[in-house]
Amino acid sequence: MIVLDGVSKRYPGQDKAVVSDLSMEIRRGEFVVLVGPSGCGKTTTLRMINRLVEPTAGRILIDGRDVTHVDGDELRRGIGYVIQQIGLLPHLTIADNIALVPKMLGVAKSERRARALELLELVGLDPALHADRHPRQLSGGQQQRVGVARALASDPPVMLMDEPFGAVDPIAREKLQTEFLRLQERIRKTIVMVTHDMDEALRLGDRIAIFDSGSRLAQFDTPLEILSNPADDFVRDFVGSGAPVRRLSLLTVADVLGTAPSTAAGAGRAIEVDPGDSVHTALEQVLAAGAEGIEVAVPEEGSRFLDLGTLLTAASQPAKVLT
Ligand SMILES: Nc1ncnc2c1ncn2[C@@H]1O[C@H](COP(=O)(O)OP(=O)(O)OP(=O)(O)O)[C@@H](O)[C@H]1O
Repeated sequence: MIVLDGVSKRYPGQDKAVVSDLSMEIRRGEFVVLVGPSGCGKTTTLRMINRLVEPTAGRILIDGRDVTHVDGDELRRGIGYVIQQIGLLPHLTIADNIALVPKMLGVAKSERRARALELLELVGLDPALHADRHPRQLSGGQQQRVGVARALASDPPVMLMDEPFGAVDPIAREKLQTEFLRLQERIRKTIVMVTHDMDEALRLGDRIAIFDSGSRLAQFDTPLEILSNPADDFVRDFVGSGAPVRRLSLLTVADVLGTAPSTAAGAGRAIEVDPGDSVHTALEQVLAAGAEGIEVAVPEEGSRFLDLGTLLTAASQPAKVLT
């Protein structure tokens, strides 16, 4: 859906390119997260996709169309863009803020209004309460949701997001992330997002692009693969400690069942879990109940029992991870 083909950016007056010969392909409906140390060129890369920053070399294709030299304003009307500072216009109502791009595109007033109300509903804000308020009357988290609604207003196939949840407190942030994941399940946009937060990247991304300085693409892979098989020492250091524990949230019980030998049920209690539950969730339940292990119903095989030790051993074997 999005192809960056040997893209570079050198800002005027700088002797080194900020982004240098970067190539990557992002599939339709995929949620890709860009992470990396400060100044490595994540935002520059994101902004080259909608040409808020003009590449100095290379090509960018969206849905097969070379957009490197098309009219930038027209291109941006077809790409949703969400930024940390939100940028809602203070003198417009929430509904009018959301309807800004449809208005530019010449959509009739009643239709714009209906679309704005529908989008408010979609991002979890009651239209009856919020449509006719002004931005200052909303909390930071609510404004962020309006930012997402506005980016969705013209139903663009591609959304670019730069630290979209960066300005809200950690609790509101987690809630927004969960809501956004649910929303993405329904709307299946192609999304590219920049974040500083590795946990956010692991939670949201179908794939994560880890940039080193100068936009060297150190690894571009699924969260599970990055945690299980980091490409080099830079990735290992960047992901930091805790990778084995973080993997437990990404591995499902079904993933480990294939490699774990069944153990005999002992005298202690087993907690029944679903094959689709994460290992983390399963462990939490076992520990909370002081149980001995898990019991999983496997179609055509009956029930399998894994004791705690077997479950942990199976979950810590990166080579055998099935994705
Ligand atoms: N308009 C500009 N003119 C000159 N240099 C710029 C401009 N915008 C960004 N840079 C420089 O390019 C480099 C990469 O910036 P960019 O914002 O893409 O990095 P980033 O990875 O998003 O960083 P951060 O995580 O700190 O936001 C930085 O050294 C920055 O100072």
